[in-house]
Amino acid sequence: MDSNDVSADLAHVLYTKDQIQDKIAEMAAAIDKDYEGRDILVVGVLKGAVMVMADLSRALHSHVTMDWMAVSSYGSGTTSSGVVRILKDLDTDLMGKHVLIVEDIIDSGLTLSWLKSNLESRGPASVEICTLLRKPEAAKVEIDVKYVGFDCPNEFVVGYGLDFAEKYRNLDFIGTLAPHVYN
Ligand SMILES: O=P(O)(O)OC[C@H]1O[C@H](OP(=O)(O)OP(=O)(O)O)[C@H](O)[C@@H]1O
Ligand code: HPA
Repeated sequence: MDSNDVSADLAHVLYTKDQIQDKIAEMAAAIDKDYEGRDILVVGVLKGAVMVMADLSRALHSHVTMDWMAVSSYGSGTTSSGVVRILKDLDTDLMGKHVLIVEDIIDSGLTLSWLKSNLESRGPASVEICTLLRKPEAAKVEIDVKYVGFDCPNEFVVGYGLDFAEKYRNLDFIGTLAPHVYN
């Protein structure tokens, strides 16, 4: 490992590349079964959901269209501000569509709670949520989430789309950061 190797910044690996890929395949199979005969509009929430979107959408056999939203609820730190702003809206009219919101993580739940109501107000046939990670101990609001990959510990996690100060998104696994990175 060279001195610039990103893995030196990680304390623990929580989910390996293989565990993530197996879970994505499992979630895709459940989604295909539930949406049989219906087209799905998958909505990825930038930027964290890019990896999940790329892998999940390729694992689906259903007819899928894809769109993206960018919202912001975190400042530069590691706690949600609770104030959600739309940075990039959808290009798609949701009227009559089956919408599946795809996320990397539900932490406090504030972002998804706001986003789900926002999309529901646009006249879709249905809105469901698929998230790779959820932190049950961090929940500040209750949200109905149909597809959850892993319930994870209440620690700040990075990798597979998840960042700390925009870094670590490119890791193909998910882990926690070593203390020297914060200090
Ligand atoms: O449940 P919550 O506490 O609201 O946190 C979850 C949100 O935080 C992350 O996004 P972030 O705002 O960090 O932006 P990013 O996807 O660009 O990293 C994540 O992708 C969710 O959208
Ligand atoms: O644990 C986390 N890691 C990275 N981004 C996040 N956004 C909410 N929670 C997290």
